[in-house]
Amino acid sequence: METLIVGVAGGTGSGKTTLTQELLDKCAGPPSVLFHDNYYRRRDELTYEEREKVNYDDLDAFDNDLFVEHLRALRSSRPVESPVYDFSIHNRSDRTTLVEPSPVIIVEGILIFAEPRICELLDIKLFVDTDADVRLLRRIKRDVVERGRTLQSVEDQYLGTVKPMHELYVEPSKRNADIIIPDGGHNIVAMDMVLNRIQRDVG
Ligand SMILES: Nc1ncnc2c1ncn2[C@@H]1O[C@H](COP(=O)(O)OP(=O)(O)O)[C@@H](O)[C@H]1O
Ligand SMILES: O=c1ccn([C@@H]2O[C@H](COP(=O)(O)O)[C@@H](O)[C@H]2O)c(=O)[nH]1
Repeated sequence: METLIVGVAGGTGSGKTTLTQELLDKCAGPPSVLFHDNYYRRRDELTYEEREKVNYDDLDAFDNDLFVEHLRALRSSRPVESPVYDFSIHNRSDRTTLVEPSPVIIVEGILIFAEPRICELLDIKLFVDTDADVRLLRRIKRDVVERGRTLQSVEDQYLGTVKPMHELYVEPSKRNADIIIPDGGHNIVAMDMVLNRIQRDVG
């Protein structure tokens, strides 16, 4: 089976998941999706308080060996049992989810263009570009409402690790992108271009 692997990167709160969902809704298929977030390392040996202090915006925070193994398996038309991450406890859950192979594979995550082993497997690289102030406002709302965080913990994490790692890894990785998309999944012109390209290659 011919496969096309589409990478969707961008800072936290930039609109990656929204763009990925748009692609899922609009591509025939449907595509397979691998979320890099689900491959955060398991940290059973740490307490919640210790896990709160981990730098989750560093490349080492992920089990990239497993991620690359799963991406290669999907590319070779083999299904994978993807881990499922639980952000409310800062740890991997005991659940897995079956991801079936498909001609179009979407890969999403903040650091996928910063990890050469992942980057080289991607056929189309999309970077969702959104101003830092907008992303921060979205992050505060999401982390408090959906991820069970306090305002203080969001502020500490953002200033302590999220912002510096964004500047060190995420922003420079934009140079590896094929297309930089302002307004993410709401950018109709960019979406049409990407969908046409997918249609041409695997349609
Ligand atoms: N282009 C956009 N315009 C306005 N709001 C958006 C846009 N893209 C995403 N959002 C909203 O911003 C929040 C974060 O988007 P999300 O796609 O989850 O970001 P990410 O996956 O990059 O963290 C969500 O509430 C989403 O509805
Ligand atoms: O245990 C964890 C693991 C990750 N995070 C944060 O999540 C974001 C990435 O998710 P987005 O959906 O792209 O925002 C990353 O910036 C980590 O800081 C976490 O808080 N806890």
